[in-house]
Amino acid sequence: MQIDLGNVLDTASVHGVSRETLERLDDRVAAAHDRIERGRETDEHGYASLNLPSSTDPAEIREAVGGFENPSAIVTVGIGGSALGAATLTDALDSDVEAHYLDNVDPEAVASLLDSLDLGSTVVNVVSRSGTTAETLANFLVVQEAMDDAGVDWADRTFVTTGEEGNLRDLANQHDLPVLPVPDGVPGRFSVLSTVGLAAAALCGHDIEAVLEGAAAQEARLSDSLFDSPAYAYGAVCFALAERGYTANAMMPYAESLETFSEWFAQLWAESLGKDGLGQTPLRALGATDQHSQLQLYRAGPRDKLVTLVRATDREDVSIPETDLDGLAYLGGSSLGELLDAEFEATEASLVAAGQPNVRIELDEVNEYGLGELLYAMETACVVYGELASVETFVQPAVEWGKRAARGLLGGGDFEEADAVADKERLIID
Ligand SMILES: O=P(O)(O)OC[C@H]1O[C@](O)(CO)[C@@H](O)[C@@H]1O
Repeated sequence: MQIDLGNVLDTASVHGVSRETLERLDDRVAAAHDRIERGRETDEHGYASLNLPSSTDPAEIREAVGGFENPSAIVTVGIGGSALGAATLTDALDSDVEAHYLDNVDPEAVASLLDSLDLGSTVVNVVSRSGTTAETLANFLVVQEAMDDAGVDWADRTFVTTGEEGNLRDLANQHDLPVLPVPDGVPGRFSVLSTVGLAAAALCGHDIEAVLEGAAAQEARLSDSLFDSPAYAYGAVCFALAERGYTANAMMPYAESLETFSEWFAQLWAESLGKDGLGQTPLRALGATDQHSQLQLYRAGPRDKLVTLVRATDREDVSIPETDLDGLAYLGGSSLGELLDAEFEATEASLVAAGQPNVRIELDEVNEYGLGELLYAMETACVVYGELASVETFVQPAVEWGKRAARGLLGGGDFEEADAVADKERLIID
């Protein structure tokens, strides 16, 4: 995997993040690296996430899922970091096993999925670190009833991934369900390289050991200088740009297989860095498609965003047949991959020409190893950004108000937040 910052330096006259800026930041990165390494050694909350390439035991995961023979599908019931990491992997890789995610409580989507499945050959993985997340538990109860109605022994087809406490742990104990432990000190958005993110991939037959090897390769690049650590360099550039008003980061992979990765990145970046009035808003885009929808804004809109362009250099290709159609001769005989690469490079250049900073991240291939590299690098970039910004990277207190309000509105307790919602004046324009 490579991270190329050339297009940031080429536009430094506009935004001010030059090589000298990064050289001045490097001492702070060295201090951050020292804090990170000390936090990893003590398995301090959050920093332990960066130990997962060695602390995760693939054999434990394979043992937990090994009892489910020849599933047609796996349904992961979880939300946020309890679903997005696993989905990033299974959506990026081919498998004969369908991987589905119930990570929302949209009744039409849930009903449609359950109607489409052969529940007798489906495995269910209920994932929740806290074991108390309303959406996850509600969806589980719906899945459980659907299996009952289909005459399927739900307990025979379900395993649980959860912490030591909570409703889910109680359920697993009560019904003697296989349980995968969630690693201590690892927030959901940093848990893809653990039982949380790897179980579905293992059930789909993917090489989870290779995911961890790719992550370990990026772990080995961590050093006390951003000029030696691609992930630290990316995090430092994002931080320096955000300090200068570039408070958005458009994650734009030129690969459909990485579309879910952008969703995973959005939670990682938003929930880790959006604190104390600071942060950098993750935008999700897909190349080349969003050249025809968002690029106008990225190129000619406010000077407030970095565009992060990601591609794989090795991938399958599809040739474009020769044609005698007027004006299309330039396409005939080339390939979709060549066209995608041309679009990628043209987008980069068009952003530079407009003075808009962009970073190029290149994977060798979107496979298990490459995904491990990319995921670990982004996690590390996020951690170093949080250190430079002096925010509490590994907590997310701002999400609790809404949870209490929702629970109160459902009668789950007397919460003043629920009253605030009920008392809210509406302005309805009919
Ligand atoms: O794994 P849990 O405890 O169900 O939490 C799911 C998600 O909800 C959050 O706690 C935010 O509400 C995320 O940080 C987490 O990934």
